[in-house]
Amino acid sequence: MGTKVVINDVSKSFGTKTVLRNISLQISQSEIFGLLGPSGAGKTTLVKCIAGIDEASTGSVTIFGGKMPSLAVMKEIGYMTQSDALYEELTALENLNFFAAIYGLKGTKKKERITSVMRLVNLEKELKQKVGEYSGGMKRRLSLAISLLHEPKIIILDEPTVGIDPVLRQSIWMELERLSKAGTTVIVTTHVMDEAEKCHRLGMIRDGDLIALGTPKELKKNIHAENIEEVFIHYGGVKK
Ligand SMILES: Nc1ncnc2c1ncn2[C@@H]1O[C@H](COP(=O)(O)OP(=O)(O)OP(=O)(O)O)[C@@H](O)[C@H]1O
Repeated sequence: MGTKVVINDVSKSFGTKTVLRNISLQISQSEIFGLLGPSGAGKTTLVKCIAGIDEASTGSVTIFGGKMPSLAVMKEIGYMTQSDALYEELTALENLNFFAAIYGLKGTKKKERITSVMRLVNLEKELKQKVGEYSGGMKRRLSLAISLLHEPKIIILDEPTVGIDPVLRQSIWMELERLSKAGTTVIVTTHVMDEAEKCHRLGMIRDGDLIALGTPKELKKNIHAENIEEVFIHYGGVKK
């Protein structure tokens, strides 16, 4: 499979503070790639640079051969942020219609997609409810539905399952696996260890450095760990 996302020597600073340091990695088509690391490590900053929401200070992110940020490429990306970007005074359906219009979805196709993504996140019955009346978890689920609406080739999910119950979390992961098998690239940040285990490959980030990269199996083997939690603690807590 071809490489879709090429991150080449990316550094990012805010003023004098460097939050990403010389990150290089490539993510292939169909891969489920997980970014793992302690709070404040730089995961969100990196996914923002990949999604084209933010720009690297030095280095580059190239997707389908186009240097990010590129508007053409951004249409092929579904990005779910940590903080929900929803219109609270509108209903879920009105929110979905708004985003459908941005992506040029119309008519039957639009209806089908809305039904499909809302079924996935188990919100079909709450379609006409105002988002302001949704719970935190429901808003997360709606955000996820919106990020999948236009069947993007790359899905970037920043802690997608925070506040989502285990049953639904499992069905969301089954959907991510299905999408990956169908050719979609999935990039996900997570703090949840069983989710990390489900990723095909993981990048561990600490203090802005990419300190380990490999399959969950490889990472465990490298440090003779039984599980990913041990790997996380090893790389998250011990300065090399
Ligand atoms: N706009 C900004 N201006 C200044 N500093 C920022 C900005 N955005 C992020 N940072 C800093 O960059 C560092 C990395 O933040 P980031 O949100 O990428 O971490 P994270 O790994 O996603 O954390 P978490 O797991 O808590 O979401 C933090 O120290 C944060 O304070």
